[in-house]
Amino acid sequence: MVADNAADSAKDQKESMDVLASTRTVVKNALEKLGYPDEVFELMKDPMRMMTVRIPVRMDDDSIKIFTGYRAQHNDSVGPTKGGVRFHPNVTEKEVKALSIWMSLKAGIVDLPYGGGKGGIICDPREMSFRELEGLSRGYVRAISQIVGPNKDIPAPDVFTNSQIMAWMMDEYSRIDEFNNPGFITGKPIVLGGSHGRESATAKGVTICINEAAKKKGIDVNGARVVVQGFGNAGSFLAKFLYDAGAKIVGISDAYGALSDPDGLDIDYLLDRRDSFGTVTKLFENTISNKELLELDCDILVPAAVQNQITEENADNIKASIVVEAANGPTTLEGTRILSERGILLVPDVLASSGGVTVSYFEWVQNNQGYYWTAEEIDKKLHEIMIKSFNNIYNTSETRRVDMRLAAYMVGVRKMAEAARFRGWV
Ligand SMILES: NC(=O)C1=CN([C@@H]2O[C@H](COP(=O)(O)OP(=O)(O)OC[C@H]3O[C@@H](n4cnc5c(N)ncnc54)[C@H](O)[C@@H]3O)[C@@H](O)[C@H]2O)C=CC1
Ligand SMILES: O=C(O)CCC(=O)C(=O)O
Repeated sequence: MVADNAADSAKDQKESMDVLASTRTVVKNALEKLGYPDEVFELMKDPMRMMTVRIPVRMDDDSIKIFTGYRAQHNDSVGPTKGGVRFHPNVTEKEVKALSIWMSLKAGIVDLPYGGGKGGIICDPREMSFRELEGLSRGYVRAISQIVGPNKDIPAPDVFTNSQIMAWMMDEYSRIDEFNNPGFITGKPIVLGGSHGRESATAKGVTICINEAAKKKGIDVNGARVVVQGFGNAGSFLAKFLYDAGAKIVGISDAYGALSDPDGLDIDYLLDRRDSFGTVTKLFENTISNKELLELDCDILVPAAVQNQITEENADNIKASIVVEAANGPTTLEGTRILSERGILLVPDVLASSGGVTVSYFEWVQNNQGYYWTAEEIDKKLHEIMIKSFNNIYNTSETRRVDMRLAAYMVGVRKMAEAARFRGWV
């Protein structure tokens, strides 16, 4: 079962698992490498704005339940802030802050005119009805409406949120604003101004990074053994793309356990059986744990679920020669160090998972211009951006002799730091 929020907070206290502290450490290192003074770090170590909201929702049994939500806006020196909203029982304030910093870095890496934002609500949508989820989504938008908007801060999907939730949120914002405002949020259904390719964009971006990383390591993706942790939006599309490319998916997982087969799993069958929260393992008896999954024999490992999965405790046991982070924050700093020392090519989250926000940007541009592109046009634009970004960071890592995570942070912070300087903030 998923740990409760108190247990997760206790885990967060442990220095190495504190995603905000470790993000700050790498941001500081990146700024120092680039020669920026301390005040730039002081500006970037926290979101410029953090809002905590209490959201009352009438539940199906007629009781009123009060939920806690957050919206963090890291830095708007480059443009409006942007990033997803997570519905999960383990959401914490620190996590949302770190996630907003990662969004700023992603925008810098793929060169979008945004800063980073992120939201979260402490709830378990798997235990809520459709109607309760609608009430929660609308209540959240009412609570944060003053600080968000198409030119201020633009939400999107993340863990356990989807296009239906984006549609309710867009509708609620449009009612408050008194006109139809599709550019308020991305990841919407196509009929409401969503973009072709957004649903699979994160996985598409990860796939492109895997192909590039595999070339560097001399691995052929066709026939490669791949393990994917998480079978939701990012993980399931990714497993399908790689399966169709001839890879052998030897392990997949969800929050309840993992499935493995050294001869390769039937991904089409599993996709057919998964539910809307990316749960599939409950249907099987011969499951293994997520911990065992990460240590399976494979060529490519893709954590595509939650943070703090590869740590000092298991990094030595990882068998893959390439680790590509589809999830946000799946590897701790100690885990990163151990993988790097072992010569494992680690493609960091802020690069690997940036395909999602890239196509969200395309969605926002299409909403703003009222003219829509084809799936082929979106795909081509995404490919160009991801390949250029991968090579930029790989080359930075080689020339500056730093690991891929530090290289990505160096590329990610630079534009934001320059914009803040020109504005006269630092
Ligand atoms: N959806 C998007 O566009 C983007 C998602 N990401 C990141 O990718 C990761 C996955 O997100 P989505 O696929 O969108 O979420 P999702 O809600 O569609 O799926 C989450 C998957 O992770 C599994 N999971 C949840 N808790 C787990 C745990 N403790 N251990 C193992 N598995 C667990 C769920 O069972 C499900 O299979 C997250 O870290 C998210 O922040 C990053 C960029 C964009
Ligand atoms: O699509 C977006 O705007 C944000 C996606 C996101 O939340 C992420 O990359 O972590």
